[in-house]
Amino acid sequence: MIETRSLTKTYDDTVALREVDFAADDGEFVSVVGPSGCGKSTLLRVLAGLESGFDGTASIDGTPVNAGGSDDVGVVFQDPRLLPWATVRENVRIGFDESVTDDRIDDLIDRVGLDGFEMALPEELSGGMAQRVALARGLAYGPQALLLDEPFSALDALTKVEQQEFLLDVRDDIDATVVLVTHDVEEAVYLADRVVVLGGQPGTVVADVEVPLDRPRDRTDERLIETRERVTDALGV
Ligand SMILES: Nc1ncnc2c1ncn2[C@@H]1O[C@H](COP(=O)(O)OP(=O)(O)OP(=O)(O)O)[C@@H](O)[C@H]1O
Repeated sequence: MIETRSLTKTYDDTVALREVDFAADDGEFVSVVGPSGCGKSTLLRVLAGLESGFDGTASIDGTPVNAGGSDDVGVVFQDPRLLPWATVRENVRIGFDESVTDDRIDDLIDRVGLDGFEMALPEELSGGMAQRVALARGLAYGPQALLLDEPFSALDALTKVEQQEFLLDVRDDIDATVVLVTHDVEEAVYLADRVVVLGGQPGTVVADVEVPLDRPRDRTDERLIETRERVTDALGV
């Protein structure tokens, strides 16, 4: 469903990704981990249609990714990127045409657990709540694909766990294909069906590790711990 073939992305003199073959099946949850600078965000930006000019192919549901992004793809970054002077409802509405009704926007706000906060300003929200507004924006139009770039890394440990559970709930509802870029191996393994390890500079795929557990999962399950070890071995740490 989401696929790159021989994807090579160069910025001026820097080759960020070299010959990357990546795939996530329909409805699959894939985490991408790798050392800093190996091209994780670049991969996500290409898939989100935010990068023009790359070699190889990138497609979502068989359609080549076009620069400028697609309504079918939701993207959430580490920084929620909310407009400080705009309400939660206005922040979720950003980027969508006026035909989208307040009811539809409020439904999304409700879905991310922020019912009653439609008129709140970002300064009145906790970090986790602000990130959920960003997620609601990412979910507008019911995306087939949700691309998440370190969405929880700025949150404290407890909020992070809450948001991870929350993401799994939302994903159950919408059945989207999810690609999550993260530095956190525990998070990568706990959430995903499969973990792709990028390495090197320029980045290439160095390992592809299945997570052999159904959900709900127990964070202390031996098999999760073994899978984490396989991922950290591939990372060389
Ligand atoms: N807009 C840009 N212009 C020039 N070089 C860039 C640009 N974006 C990324 N790079 C370079 O491409 C390489 C990959 O960067 P990228 O941000 O994708 O890595 P990353 O794995 O996401 O890193 P991190 O984990 O630190 O966020 C790095 O060497 C980076 O300096």
